[in-house]
Amino acid sequence: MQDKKITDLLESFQAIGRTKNQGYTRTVYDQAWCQAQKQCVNIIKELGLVPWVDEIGNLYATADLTWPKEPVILVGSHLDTVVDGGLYDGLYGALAAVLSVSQVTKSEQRLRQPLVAVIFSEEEGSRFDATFTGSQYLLERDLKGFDALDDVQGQTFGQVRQAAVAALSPFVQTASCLKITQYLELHIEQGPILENTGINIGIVTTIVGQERFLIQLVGQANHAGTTPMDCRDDACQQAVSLLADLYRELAQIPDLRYTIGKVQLEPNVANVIPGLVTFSLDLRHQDQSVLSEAVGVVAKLVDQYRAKLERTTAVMPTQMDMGLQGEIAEACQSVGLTHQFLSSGAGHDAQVMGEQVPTAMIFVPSVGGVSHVPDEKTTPADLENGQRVLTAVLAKLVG
Ligand SMILES: NC(=O)N[C@H](N)C(=O)O
Ligand SMILES: [Zn+2]
Ligand SMILES: [Zn+2]
Repeated sequence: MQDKKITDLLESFQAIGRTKNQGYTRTVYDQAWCQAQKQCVNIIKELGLVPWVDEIGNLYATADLTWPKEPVILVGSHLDTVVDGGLYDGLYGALAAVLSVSQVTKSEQRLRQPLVAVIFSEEEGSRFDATFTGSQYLLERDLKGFDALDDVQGQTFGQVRQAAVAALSPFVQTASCLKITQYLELHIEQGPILENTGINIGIVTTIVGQERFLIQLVGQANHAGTTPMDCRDDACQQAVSLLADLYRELAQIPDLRYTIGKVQLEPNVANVIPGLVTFSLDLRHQDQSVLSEAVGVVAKLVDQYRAKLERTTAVMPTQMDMGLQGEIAEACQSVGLTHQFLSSGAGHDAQVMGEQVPTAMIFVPSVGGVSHVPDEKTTPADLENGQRVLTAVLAKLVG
């Protein structure tokens, strides 16, 4: 399998977690996720590397049978998807990491330090209301209360996590702590910049800060036909008014990205007045002070409506390492590709890692600038370009 290409590796996932809309749903620890993880184990072994797993289900690939004790360079991305997402978000960078580690470790070159590829268990927050759980766990070795979280079916993170990791453990070894000197992540851009400029490779300078909330409004469930209109406490009606206020007020903050992507009514039945509405709010900005200002606006409005506000994600805007950005620029030149510097409006494990270790990201163009939808696409040439650059950077760093 030495001459396998990144496109071949991605192709082997085309039937896993496929949806009726021709997208992919692989939320953490679900059936498709477990199947995809086993396929990753097969690929790791076929490429001559050794697979390892940790307690949260992060999968690692190294060259040796012994787990590295000395400091390593880590490279990877995530395995999970949003609901009805595309083939490339996360999986591309994860598989490219394994392929590049195998190529560099199999080369004639004597490595100055070990390379480890990581396939993070979860990044998107699409099943449980927690994001970046894989990378947070790697850095802190702490499940931080994740195990108590429920999904919509009432299954807990802890139950499904333990089952998923147990299912994998006959095939892999158990990973313990790593000392990491640098982290690299290759990812599709998920936006239109590279396609519009016609540049091959993006080098990320900063990643936006991101805060996610759940907002809950409580009313009184009652009969849709017998309850007079002036005697109702309709949680949906309150929510509509709060949502309109949020959209209006948040629009006043320049360059803020705000998204209400999930709304749940209870009991969600046509002839019952909703007694409870819960919706998500995702806020992003490059500048932490502006993000904090937006959070202040939200908190004030939520208070006016006597709604409940729960923060589920908070990551600061993160600067990528300047030295590693330079290494990527040099690697692009060495393989004859053009590059440009750009910031990321999407969140990444790289921003969790970047808080503790020098970190950098490489982007490849997204066709039409679309992502988190079944139509997500990157051309085979661009997929291979990104992986070549990743291999070149790793070879230089360990050479
Ligand atoms: N790259 C991504 O799509 N990551 C995140 N989960 C996000 O930006 O929402
Ligand atoms: Zn994503
Ligand atoms: Zn991603």
